[in-house]
Amino acid sequence: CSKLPDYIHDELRHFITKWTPLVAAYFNPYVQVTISEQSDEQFRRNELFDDISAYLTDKCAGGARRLKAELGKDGKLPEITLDDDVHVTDDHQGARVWWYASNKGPSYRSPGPVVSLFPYDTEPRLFRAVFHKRHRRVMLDDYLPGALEKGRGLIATMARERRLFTNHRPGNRSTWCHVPFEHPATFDKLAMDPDHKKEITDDLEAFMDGKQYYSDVGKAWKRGYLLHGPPGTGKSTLISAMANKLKYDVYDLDLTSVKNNAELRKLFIETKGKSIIVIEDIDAIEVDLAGNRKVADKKGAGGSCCDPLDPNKDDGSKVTLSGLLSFVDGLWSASGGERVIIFTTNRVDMLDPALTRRGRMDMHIEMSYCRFGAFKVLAKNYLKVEDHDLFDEIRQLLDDTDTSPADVAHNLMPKCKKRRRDDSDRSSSDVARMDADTSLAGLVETLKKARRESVTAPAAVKL
Ligand SMILES: Nc1ncnc2c1ncn2[C@@H]1O[C@H](COP(=O)(O)OP(=O)(O)OP(=O)(O)O)[C@@H](O)[C@H]1O
Repeated sequence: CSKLPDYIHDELRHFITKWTPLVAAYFNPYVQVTISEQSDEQFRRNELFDDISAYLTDKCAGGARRLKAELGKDGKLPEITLDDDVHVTDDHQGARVWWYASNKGPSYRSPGPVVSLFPYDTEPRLFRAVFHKRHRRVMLDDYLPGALEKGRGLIATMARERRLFTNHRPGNRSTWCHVPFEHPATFDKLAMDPDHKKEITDDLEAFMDGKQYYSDVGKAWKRGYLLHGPPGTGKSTLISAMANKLKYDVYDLDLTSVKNNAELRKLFIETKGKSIIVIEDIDAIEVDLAGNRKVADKKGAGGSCCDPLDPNKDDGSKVTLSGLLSFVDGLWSASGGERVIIFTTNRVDMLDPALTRRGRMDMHIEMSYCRFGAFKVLAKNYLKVEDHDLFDEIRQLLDDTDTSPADVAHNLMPKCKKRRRDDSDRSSSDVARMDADTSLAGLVETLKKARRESVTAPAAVKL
C-alpha cells in the first residue's frame, strides 16, 4: 500500500470518507426520530416536545428507573415526570420503540437513516425514538401521530397550572423564568364602576370566543389594553382578574432589561399562546419616534451607566419605539395567536401618541379614584357589609375627595385589635358588626381629614 502513488492515496481516502457513512447507514437497521424542545423555526418552542413528554410520562413512567419529582399544582402532592437522560420502551402493534430523553443536544449525528422532525445541533432538550426500520411505516404513520395526539389531550385535560413569567438575563442571554400564578383577584372582588366592569368583561368574553371572527376579518387574534390611572387604583389587580377570567399565563415584561429589538422579538416569540403580556409603568420609559429612549426622571435622570436603553449606545443595542410597535401590532405580533397585550401607566398624557392611538391599543381603561359604587364592593369584600348608617356620609366624602381604592381598602383592613374580655360572650356576627362599625368610623375620620387637606392642596391626597 505504501508503494501506491500519492494521488491513489488521496482518491482512496476520499472514497472512504464519502462512502463509509452511507454504507453504515445502509446496514444500520434502526431509524431515529428526534423531537427537540426548540423548533426549527428560530426561537419558537416546539409544542410537540410537550405533547410527547406528557405522553411518555403517562405511558412509560412506570417502567423508567429515574423519575423527577416537582411540587404539584396543589403545592403538596409531587408531580412525577421522566428525568433527563433516561431510556424507556414502548410497544405498538408488536413493534418496539426505544425512547431516550436527553437534556443536551446531540453532539454528533448518527450515520443511520435519521428522520429528524427538528434537526438542531444545539437544542437544549430532546426526545429521541429509535425503532427498527421494518416498522417504519407503522411508527411514522400510526404510532407517533397517535402518541402526540394523546399527549396533547393529556395536557388539555390536566388542570394546567398557570404561570407568572418575568424576563431576566443570566449571562448575556435574555430569557423567561416563572413562578406559579396564584393571584386571587377576580372581577367580583374588583372595586370599580359596575357598568365599566361589565364593558371589560364583555370585551374579554368576545375576545375569548373570537377565533372565527378574527380569522374572518383577517386580524391577528390578539387584543391590546391600555390601563391608566393614578397609583393604587387597581391596574395590577385588574390584570390579575383578567388573567384569572381568561385562564391565561402572564408574562410580565421588564423592558429595562431588554437589550435591543432583536432580544425583544425573541422574548415575544418565546411566549406561548393564551397569555397576557404586560408592560407596567410604560410612562417610566421615554420613547420617541427616532428610537431614542431613556429611563425617565422618575427612575433616575438620564438613566444609569448600566441602563440597556442608554441613548448613547448604537441602534443595535436599544429597544426602539418601532421595535415596540412591531411587538404590539406589526407582523411579529400575529405569531402564536390568542394573546392579550397590556400596558399600564400612571401618566397617560406622557405617552407617545403613536403608542396609544386607537387601533393599536384596542381598549383604553381608566382606573379612577374610589367612588361609592367601588366602595360598596370593598366594604363587602373586607367587612361583609352591604349597608350601614355611615354609608351616606361616606358617599359624600368619597365624592369630595380623590381617594384611591388602595387607600380605602387599607382603612377597611382589620386592625390588630386586642379583643375585649366580654367579646367571648358575644356571637361572631356581633363581633364582626362591631369591627365594621369601627373600620367605617375610622374611614370617615380619614376621609374628613383628606377633605380638609385637599382645601389647601387641591391635588389627590394620600391618606
Ligand atoms: N379597584 C380595586 N379593587 C380592589 N382592590 C383594589 C383596587 N385598587 C386597589 N386595590 C387594592 O390596593 C392594592 C394596590 O392596588 P394595585 O397594585 O392593583 O394598584 P395599581 O393601580 O396597579 O398601583 P400602581 O400604579 O402603584 O402600580 C391592591 O393589592 C388591592 O388590594
